[in-house]
Amino acid sequence: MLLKTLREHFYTSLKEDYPETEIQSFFNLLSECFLKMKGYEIPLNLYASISGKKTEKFDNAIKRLKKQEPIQYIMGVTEFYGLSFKVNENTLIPRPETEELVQWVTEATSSTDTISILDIGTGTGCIAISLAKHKPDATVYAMDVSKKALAVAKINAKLNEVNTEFIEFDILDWEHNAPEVGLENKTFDVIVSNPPYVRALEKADMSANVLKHEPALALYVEDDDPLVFYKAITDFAAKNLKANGRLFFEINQYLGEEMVQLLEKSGFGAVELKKDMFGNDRMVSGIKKP
Ligand SMILES: C[S@@+](CC[C@H](N)C(=O)[O-])C[C@H]1O[C@@H](n2cnc3c(N)ncnc32)[C@H](O)[C@@H]1O
Repeated sequence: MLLKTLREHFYTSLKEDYPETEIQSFFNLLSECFLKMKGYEIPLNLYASISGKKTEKFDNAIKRLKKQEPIQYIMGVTEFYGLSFKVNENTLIPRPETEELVQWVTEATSSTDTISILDIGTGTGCIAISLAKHKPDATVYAMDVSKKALAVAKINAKLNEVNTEFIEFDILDWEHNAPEVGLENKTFDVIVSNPPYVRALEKADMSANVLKHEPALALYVEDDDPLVFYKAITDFAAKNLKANGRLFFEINQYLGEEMVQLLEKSGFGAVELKKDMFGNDRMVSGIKKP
């Protein structure tokens, strides 16, 4: 099939499901992924012949897009902080807001090179691996309760050529689990986390592709205890951060003030709340008082 015909078939098949600009963006991304052809090369190669195997890949993508599956899962990769990450249905797709969290940690720790960093709820490993890449002298640890997410994170560490130590761990039961994985007396200079924080009441604002396809384990908390992960991580950090060590969180935009109070009452000083590029309260940090 000619590329021109394939493109027409792709646009026609999805025109009831997505706006044209989005279909164009999907086609460009998939062409780069399946045909190794950049967006600007498509109009120059409209009469190129595309093999049956490759057109099948586009047909399969059309079927998945019709089910509102995120394009990142269909391609199996995404970009985060200038690096490439494998993603699948067991991992949250890394978000641009989280890149801002990584940027904050990177800037705030630039003077100390040989620090130890722990990322809690690592998913694809995007935070831990980006920090390891930009701080080659740091020792980076990453934990998650999900075996399947950790398997993806380990592949991503290899792909990005960093040494990160991965730990299977349930942070909600940290006091009980810490001795088993050697974390009872281990201390860190930095703890960073983007834990689950979406309340059921916020699901109405979310798009179908997130609701239907991204892992519930990575996203949701109960309406009546939305800070459950933040409380557990703050308690863990109060014990396992070094004196003057720093805790960084990505947060639910509606719970900024509650987060500041939580850190202040848990023995953290210099508490700072930061907005993301969209102007929403999105990150908080505090320093453990000596
Ligand atoms: C919001 S996602 C963040 C993933 C990744 N760090 C990112 O920023 O894209 C939260 C992660 O926490 C993990 N998680 C959920 N419950 C957990 C628990 N009890 N202990 C440790 N990790 C948990 C999920 O598997 C998921 O990978």
